[in-house]
Amino acid sequence: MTNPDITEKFSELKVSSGESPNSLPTLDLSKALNPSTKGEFLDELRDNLFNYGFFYLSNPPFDVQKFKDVKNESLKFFDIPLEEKKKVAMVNSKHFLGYNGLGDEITAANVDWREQVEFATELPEPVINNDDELYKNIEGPNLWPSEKHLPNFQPIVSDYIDELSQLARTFTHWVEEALGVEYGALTAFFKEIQQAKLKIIKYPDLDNLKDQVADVEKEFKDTEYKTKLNQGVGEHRDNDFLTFIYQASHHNSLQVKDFNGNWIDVPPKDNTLVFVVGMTLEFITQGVAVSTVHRVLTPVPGEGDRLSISFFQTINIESKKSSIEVAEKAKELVKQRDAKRTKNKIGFQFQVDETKPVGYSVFLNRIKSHPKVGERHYPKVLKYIQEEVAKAQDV
Ligand SMILES: O=C(O)CCC(=O)C(=O)O
Ligand SMILES: [Fe+2]
Repeated sequence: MTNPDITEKFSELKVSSGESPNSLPTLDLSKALNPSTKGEFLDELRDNLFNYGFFYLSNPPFDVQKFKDVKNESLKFFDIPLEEKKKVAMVNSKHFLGYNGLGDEITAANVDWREQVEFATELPEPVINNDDELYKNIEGPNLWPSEKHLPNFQPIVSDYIDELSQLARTFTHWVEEALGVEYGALTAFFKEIQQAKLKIIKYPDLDNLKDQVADVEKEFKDTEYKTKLNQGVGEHRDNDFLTFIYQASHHNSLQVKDFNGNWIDVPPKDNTLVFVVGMTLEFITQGVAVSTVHRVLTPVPGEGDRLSISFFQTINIESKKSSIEVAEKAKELVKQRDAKRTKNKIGFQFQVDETKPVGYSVFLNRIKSHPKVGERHYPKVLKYIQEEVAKAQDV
């Protein structure tokens, strides 16, 4: 059931002209916690979910010391000896968790020039009964770096994941209110303990990359993948439900594409998260919340390495593709908006298949991004993926 007043609210909403704003809007989360400003907050939220799907959130409802702590631990992680990082290498994890060095990840058929380590809500090893259930491996236990080198890392990173998971749930309720759907219509896609992932990413600047480029380029020389040095991460939409990016260094490297196909800079702001609508949220809301293409450029020489700490909220992987009921007026506006949008050609991504649990397409996309993990743990699935990607490139 949608709320009847919402038709009026959607009627007040302006469909963006598609022209790029000079900077992305900032929503002040403290306004959502104050009854006298909550209505205004919800109007801004509705507008920005619909017109951008990518904006800043200031004044998060937790101690901002948590940003400093997770940043310090992240910097320390990249400084531990390489052999320690290799002990938690993602190729050792069939759950796509752990460390990836330069050249281990591919986006839009190009190598991403970044180093990263991924953690998730701590979950037990899944029970897999047959090959159709292999996708359940996108959840599972973490590979933590040694306590000897990083005694505070696990508690601080786990605490940050918990804090942002709480924020994701609260924020999702605000999204429900902004769209005028029943309380719990969206959080119904979360399990009681719902997996979230944290990706700690270092983008070396072009100077620092120099010594490492030759080896990576050699590795990809005879493959279908390209190695453009300015690609920190190639253009993509986020697969999951929502993303909160904490840009933990001074670099102006993150960019988002507006509806006309122009890039808008998203420079870091202190104690402020960047919120991103994922493709899952876009699908569930029938396109009312829009998922937007973005990328990261390699920092220019002398700028130093960029640090980003990105939180991704996932949904129940066993649920089937389904969407919530939204106001008719909202659906009308989606059509108007999408007619104006430049169709973005980004690299092939697997879409949700109605006949399969939602985790299945996430699993395929994970292997596509991490072919080395695929080779080690899922060679048959990797072969299938490569055939599908080749077919998609032919059309
Ligand atoms: O590095 C960032 O700030 C964003 C990274 C990103 O878009 C992603 O990993 O999906
Ligand atoms: Fe992203």
